[in-house]
Amino acid sequence: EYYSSIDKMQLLGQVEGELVSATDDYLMKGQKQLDMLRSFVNRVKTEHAITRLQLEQHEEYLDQPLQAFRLIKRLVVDWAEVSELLAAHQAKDEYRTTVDEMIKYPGLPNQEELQGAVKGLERLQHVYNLTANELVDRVSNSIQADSSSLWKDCFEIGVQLYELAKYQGALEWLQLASSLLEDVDGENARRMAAEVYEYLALTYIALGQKERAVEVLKELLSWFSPTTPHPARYILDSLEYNMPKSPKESTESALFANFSRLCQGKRLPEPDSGSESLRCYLDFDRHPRFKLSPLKVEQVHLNPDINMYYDVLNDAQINAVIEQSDQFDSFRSMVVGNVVTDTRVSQQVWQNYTSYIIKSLANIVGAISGFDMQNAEEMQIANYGIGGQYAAHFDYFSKLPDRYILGGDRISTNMFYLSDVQQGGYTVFPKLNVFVKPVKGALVNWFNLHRSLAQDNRSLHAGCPVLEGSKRIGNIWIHSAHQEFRRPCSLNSNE
Ligand SMILES: O=C(O)CCC(=O)C(=O)O
Ligand SMILES: [Fe+2]
Repeated sequence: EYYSSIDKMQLLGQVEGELVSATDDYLMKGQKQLDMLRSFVNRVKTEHAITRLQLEQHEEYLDQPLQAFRLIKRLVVDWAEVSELLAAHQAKDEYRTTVDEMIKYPGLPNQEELQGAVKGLERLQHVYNLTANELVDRVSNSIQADSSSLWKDCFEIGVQLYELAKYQGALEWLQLASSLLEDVDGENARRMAAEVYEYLALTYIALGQKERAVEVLKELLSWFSPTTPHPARYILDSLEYNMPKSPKESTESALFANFSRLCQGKRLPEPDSGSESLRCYLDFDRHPRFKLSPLKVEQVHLNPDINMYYDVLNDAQINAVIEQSDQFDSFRSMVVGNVVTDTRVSQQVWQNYTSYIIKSLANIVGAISGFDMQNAEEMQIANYGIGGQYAAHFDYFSKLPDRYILGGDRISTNMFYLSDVQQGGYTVFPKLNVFVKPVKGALVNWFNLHRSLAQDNRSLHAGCPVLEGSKRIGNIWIHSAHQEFRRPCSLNSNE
């Protein structure tokens, strides 16, 4: 699967590059073959014409031994060359092999992937409140997009959203496609506009807007002569009988509103302003390793504590982690009962502590968190793709798996940001009105459990969709067993 990870997308980029160069190569060889044929046939044509002319003028022409020879020679030698030329399908075979290989490994994306990518775009629009136009502007201003093909991409997105029954979104993209198409000339533009209009009409119908649908269909049909059979005519006729009812507007939860706002880096003002006492400070004393190079701490939230630590990893360490984890095949996140859902759109690998680099990261987490690392899970390294996200969730278990009966639940999450993210990709805590912007080399940590080890539902958090860039994180979850002296109970069971 490609779309859920930027790393996999790079592989796809290479595939496209190779297909392009194989096609170029094939075209060049093919062209050479055609050129040879062309010059051969031109030569034969002249000779043949001369022969015929001579024959008409004096029949004994072919009596001349040389002329007779030339005709025979052409038929024996030259035409044989042609048929040899045609038989030499070598270029074509090579081309076919290359294409076949590309299709077999790593494999081309399928319809499902296309839908996954489109859903990612839709998610971005939804969370960041972007119109189709704004998304195109924001994401493609760095790429010199060619408007003569941009309309087609917008159209394709509209069609996919229509197929996914996301009609409001489909409408926006189809309208954008149709307005972009106005700037395209050429004989095909009309035909293409008709396709866009047909989908536009179907979308209006699905949205229960009959008048608009009729308008669009009539406009479309006005481009053709009344006798031309066109599916639009059929749609128009059938509209009388089966106009679906307007779909119900879905109302969005307050939690989603919080999530979306925080993803955009906006906090609600806090009346009792607990955030005033938040500090940034240099910590020399937390662990001997910080004596000479203090830990840069930013308190993000107090009670429950969320802290961000900057410059914990340098680029060399991050590269080493990525190199180490690249040796393993990443896979799409399985969330609920091994079913792939849109809850988590990313790919990840697990890394144990046998390698030097991963072990040293665990040591850092131990030094910063003060927790015993015996019961830490292996490190999970994740990469998010187009619109990649992790919807709001808890890191603690709804039902503790048997393998953690002794180790306990996930008391603390320790997350390294292994990349910056150009736009989006914040980590947000909707119940605490908190957002954290990814900063390469930083570590953020928080508690998922109360001191009493009861699950703390204020720890609800999410990874916002990535708008631009590639987001990488590394997670180490620490479990609750043997931490009683490191984070003791208090007298208040809610603390
Ligand atoms: O990507 C993020 O910012 C959050 C990831 C997360 O919550 C997780 O992996 O459990
Ligand atoms: Fe999480």
